[in-house]
Amino acid sequence: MTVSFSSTLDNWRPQAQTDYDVVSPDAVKAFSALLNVAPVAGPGDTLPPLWHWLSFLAWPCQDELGTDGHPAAGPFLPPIPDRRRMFAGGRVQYPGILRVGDKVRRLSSLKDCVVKRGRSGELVFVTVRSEFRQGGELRVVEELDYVYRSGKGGVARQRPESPASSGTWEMPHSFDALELFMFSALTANTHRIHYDADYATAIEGYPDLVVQGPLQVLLMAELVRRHTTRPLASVDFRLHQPTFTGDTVVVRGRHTGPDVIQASVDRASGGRQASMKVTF
Ligand SMILES: CC(C)(COP(=O)(O)OP(=O)(O)OC[C@H]1O[C@@H](n2cnc3c(N)ncnc32)[C@H](O)[C@@H]1OP(=O)(O)O)[C@@H](O)C(=O)NCCC(=O)NCCSC(=O)C[C@](C)(O)C(=O)O
Repeated sequence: MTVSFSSTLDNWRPQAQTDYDVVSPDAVKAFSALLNVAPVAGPGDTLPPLWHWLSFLAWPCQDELGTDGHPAAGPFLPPIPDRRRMFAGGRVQYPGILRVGDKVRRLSSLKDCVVKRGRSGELVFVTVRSEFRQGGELRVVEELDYVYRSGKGGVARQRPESPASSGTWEMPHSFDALELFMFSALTANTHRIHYDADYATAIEGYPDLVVQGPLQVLLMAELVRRHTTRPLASVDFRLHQPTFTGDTVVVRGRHTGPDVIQASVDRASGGRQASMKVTF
């Protein structure tokens, strides 16, 4: 059945939302543990790029979760039937730095909602823009793209294998259910596609548990963090195709200009899963 989303979304105008949180040293410790490193920052230190995704966690009541484990309703969740959600990409700018231990104000609003036709059918791309301020100063501006489809059976086929270009820095990585569980716990992510294999395969039609998009993006950022201490100006990233438990990947990165690094997550057997451009 073909569903047309445009008419459903015509009158969808979610209100902007303001939230407050503190960049918690405990979250930094916990994500450092997932990365198998000693805590990379403590109170007063600069928070590594994108680690603010470990803050502003939402814990809706269990009764408020949909069958996919994700909140059934929320300010930026588009009202389409039998909604299936994925993280698709984003752009983050750093006019300043966030410090661990400090209070942060986040102002979020709907930037865009576009209906497109992809290889997997009709897709809705929702972009949420957020500004993060500490002590009244603008520190981070981000736009995150989420992609939604309706119902089962619309999963895009894996793109044909293509030899991935090599990187100056390479970090092999295998995803397993334990790591996905740790990351879901750290980000208060109750989305079943990351921990409930029966649901992920039988209901959403994936071959296995789906690796969280933010985790893949943070692994690219981690490779960059390990090779430069320069403050970032911007980070752009895109999730090209889903990665699943059991997939072995290589996280790659290299300078493509004096102030630019390109990074990627490539399946070891070939195929680009995610990519990132960092500028300084
Ligand atoms: C996004 C998918 C469905 C497109 O699927 P497709 O292959 O069918 O699309 P396409 O044919 O490649 O492109 C169609 C149109 O979409 C656009 N497009 C294509 N990709 C993007 C993108 N990233 N951002 C913005 N636009 C995009 C593309 O430019 C094109 O536009 P055009 O017609 O104007 O030329 C496909 O690429 C895909 O499956 N990517 C992987 C997604 C993924 O694995 N995400 C992580 C797991 S989900 C997750 O972590 C969730 C979490 C953490 O639990 C939680 O937030 O709830």
